[in-house]
Amino acid sequence: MTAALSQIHNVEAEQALLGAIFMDNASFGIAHSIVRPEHFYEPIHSRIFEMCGEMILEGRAATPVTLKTKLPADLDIAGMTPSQYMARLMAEATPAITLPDYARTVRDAWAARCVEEASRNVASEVAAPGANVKSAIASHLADLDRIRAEIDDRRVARQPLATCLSEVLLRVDAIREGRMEPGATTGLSDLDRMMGGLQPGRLVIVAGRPGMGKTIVGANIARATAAAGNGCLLFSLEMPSEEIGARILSDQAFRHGSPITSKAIFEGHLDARQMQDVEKSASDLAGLNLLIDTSAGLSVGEILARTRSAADEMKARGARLRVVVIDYLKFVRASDRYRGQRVYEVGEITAGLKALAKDLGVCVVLLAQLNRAVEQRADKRPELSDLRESGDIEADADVVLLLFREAYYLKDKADPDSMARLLACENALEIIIAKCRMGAVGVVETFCHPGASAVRDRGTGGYGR
Ligand SMILES: Nc1ncnc2c1ncn2[C@@H]1O[C@H](COP(=O)(O)OP(=O)(O)OP(=O)(O)O)[C@@H](O)[C@H]1O
Repeated sequence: MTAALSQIHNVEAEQALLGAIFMDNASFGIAHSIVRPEHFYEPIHSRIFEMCGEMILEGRAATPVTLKTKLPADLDIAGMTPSQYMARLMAEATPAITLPDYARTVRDAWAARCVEEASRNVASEVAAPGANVKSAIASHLADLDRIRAEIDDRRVARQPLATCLSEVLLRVDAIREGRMEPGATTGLSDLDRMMGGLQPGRLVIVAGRPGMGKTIVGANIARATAAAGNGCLLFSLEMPSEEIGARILSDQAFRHGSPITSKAIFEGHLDARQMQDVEKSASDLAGLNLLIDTSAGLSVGEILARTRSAADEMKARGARLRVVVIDYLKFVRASDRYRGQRVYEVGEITAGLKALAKDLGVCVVLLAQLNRAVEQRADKRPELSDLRESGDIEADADVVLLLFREAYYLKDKADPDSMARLLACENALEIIIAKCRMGAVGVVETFCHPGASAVRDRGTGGYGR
C-alpha cells in the first residue's frame, strides 16, 4: 500500500523517534515492535530506521557517526549532509520514555494514509460502469481490516521466565479471588470441568456427522454462556434467524416431561400453556448479550470485522464478548489463494480463526462436519482422524469435541433388540473430548433432546425420560 499523494504525515514524530534510537540503541526493540520502515513518510527516515536495525542486529552501535558511511556523502537532506542531519536528530532527541508514543504516531499516520488510499480506490471502483459494488465493499472491508490489524500493537513475544511466571501467579490470584473467570461456561458442568471452560484465545472444534447435533450443541453453548453473563456472538451461516431463534427458544423452554419442539415453535403449533412458556422463555432470553449474525458466505476477514464490531457494541453496553460460535466450517468462505484446494482452504480458515481468537481474546467455537469413514466401522464413535478434509483442523484446534448419539444409528432399525436399545439411549449424547491442550481427554455423557434442541448435564436429565 502506497500513498504518494497523501499529506497525512508527522515528520517531527519521525525525527524524534530516530533521535531517541540514536540516543539509546536499546530502545530500538520497542520501536521495532510498533513501527516498520515502510511506515515512515520520508524515504530517508525509512532508510535510516532500516539501517539502525541492520547495525543493531549485527551487534554494532547505530549512531550518526557509524551510519554516515552508509549514505552518499553528497546527499542533500533539507540543505544538510546526511552526517549533519543525523547529528541534528540526535541533538534534538527527547527522552526514550516517549519513544512508544512517537512510534505509534508514525505508524498511525501511515495507517491513515493507507485508509485514505483504499477509500479513494473503492470510490473509483464503485463509480465505474457495471461495477460489482458488493464485491468492492467486501474487498474494501478486507483492506481496512488488514490496516487495522497492522496498528494493533504487536505483543512482545520474548520475555524472561520470571516475568512469564509472575503473570501466571497474577492470573491464579485473580481466579482465586473471583476477579477472573477461568473460562466461560459451556452450560455443561462436566464438560467445563474437563476442558476448563471456554478459554480466551482458544479454538474449539465441535464435529459430528450430519444431523448428529452440532447446531444443537453450538446453539446451547451460545445460550448457556450468555445466560451466565458472557457476551456471545453466534454466526449462523446456514440457518435463517427464525429457525435458529426457534431452536434457542425451545432449548430455553425445555422442561423434562413436557418438551416443546423447535419445529412446533417454528410452525406455530402451540397450545395456550406452551404459548405462555414460550413467551416467558423469550422474555428471559431478551436481556442476554447474545448477537446472532445470519449472513451467508462470510470470509474469515469478514467474520473478524463483524466480531470486532460486536465486541465494540457490547463494550459500549458494559459487557464483554467472550465466545464466538460459528455454524459451520463448510459455509466459511476461503480466499481465492488456494481456489479449489480444499485442504489448504480449510487450513487457511482454521489458522485465521485461531488468530482471531488470540487477537480478540475470545474463545471461537467452530462447528465442523466429519467424513464418512466413521460409517464403515463397527463402532461408530468418531475419532480425531475422521475430521474432514484436513489435518490442519486438528493441528490448529486447542480442543476437539466429537459428538456421538447412538440413537442416530438405531432410529431406522426395526428389530426388537435395536428398538429396545433405542428406548434406552434415545436421549444420550456423548461428547468425546478427543483433544484438549490444557485438560483431560475423555467422554462426557450428556442428556440431549434433539426435538427441543436441548442438551443438559446427564445428572439433571437422565436418559430416556
Ligand atoms: N422435532 C424433532 N424430533 C426429533 N428429532 C429432531 C426434531 N427436530 C430435529 N431433530 C433431530 O435433531 C438433529 C438435528 O441436529 P442438528 O441440526 O444440530 O444437527 P447437525 O449436526 O448440525 O446437522 P447438519 O450437519 O445437517 O447441519 C437431527 O438428527 C434431527 O433428526
